[in-house]
Amino acid sequence: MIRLSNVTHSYDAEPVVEGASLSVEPGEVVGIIGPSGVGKTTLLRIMALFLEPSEGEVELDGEGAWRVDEAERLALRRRVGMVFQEASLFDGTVARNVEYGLRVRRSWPERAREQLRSVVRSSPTPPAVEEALDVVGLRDKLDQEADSLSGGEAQRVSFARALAYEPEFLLLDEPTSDLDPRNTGLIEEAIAAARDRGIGVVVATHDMHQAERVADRVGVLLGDGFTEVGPTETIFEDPTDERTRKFISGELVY
Ligand SMILES: Nc1ncnc2c1ncn2[C@@H]1O[C@H](COP(=O)(O)OP(=O)(O)OP(=O)(O)O)[C@@H](O)[C@H]1O
Repeated sequence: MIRLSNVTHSYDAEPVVEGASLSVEPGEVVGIIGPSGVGKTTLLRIMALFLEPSEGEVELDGEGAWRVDEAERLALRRRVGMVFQEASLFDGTVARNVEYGLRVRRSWPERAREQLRSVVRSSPTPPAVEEALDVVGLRDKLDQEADSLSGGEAQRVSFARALAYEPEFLLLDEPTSDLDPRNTGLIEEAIAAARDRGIGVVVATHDMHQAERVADRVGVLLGDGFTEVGPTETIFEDPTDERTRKFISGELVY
C-alpha cells in the first residue's frame, strides 16, 4: 500500500497542498480529481517518491520513504511506475520503447541474465513486450517507428512501457487529456486491465467523469487538501462535504 499521511508541500512560501492523506491498495483504482493547478501533479510526484514533501509521511507498505537511506528509497521507487501527460518516446520502434520498460523492471538484477538475453537478442520480441502492447491494443504496431505514431497511439505505448516494467503501483497524470474518445476508451480499458493484474492505480484527472468511469475510490482535491476521499458512488451521488457537492454539481466554478 502507498500511504500519504498529512502531506503538505510548498515550492515557495505558500503551500500548494496542505494536510493531504490518501492511500492506494494493490488492485484498486483511485482517482484524484480537482481543477487545474490545485496540486494533482505535485501529489503524484510525491507518491512516486520523486519529490520529498515539506511535511507529512509517505509510506510504502509501512516503510517511511523519506526515513530510509537513498539506496532503500531507490528500491521503493522501483516499485512505482508513472505515465505522464505527454508521451515521451525515444527514436526507434514501438517494441524497443516497450523493451525499455523491461530493462528497468523492479526484479532487476535478480532476473538480469534472463532479461538481458531476451532484450539483447530482441528477436523474437520478448513475450512481455507483446503482452503489454496487447493490453493497449497495439500488438500489430511492434515494428513501427515511434515517431510515426499518432498522439493517442504514442500515449498507449507509454502505458505499455510502464506495464512492462511490472510496477506494483502505477500513477497516471492526466493520461487522456489530449486524446480523442477512442484512444481515451482504450486507455481506460488498459487501466481496468492493470487493476485486474493486481496493480494499484492512481489516476489524476481534471475530467471528473473519467474518474467516475474508472475509479473505485475518488479523492477530491480543492484548494489546499482533499475535501473528501471515498467510494466513487458516494462521492458522486452522496458526498458529505459541501464543497465536494458543489464541485461535483458544477456550482463551484474554478
Ligand atoms: N517546480 C515547481 N516550482 C514552483 N511551483 C510549482 C512547481 N511545480 C508546480 N508548481 C505550482 O504548484 C501549483 C500546483 O501545480 P500542479 O502541477 O501540482 O497542479 P495540477 O493540479 O496538476 O495542475 P494541472 O492539472 O494544470 O497540471 C501550481 O500553482 C504550480 O504553478
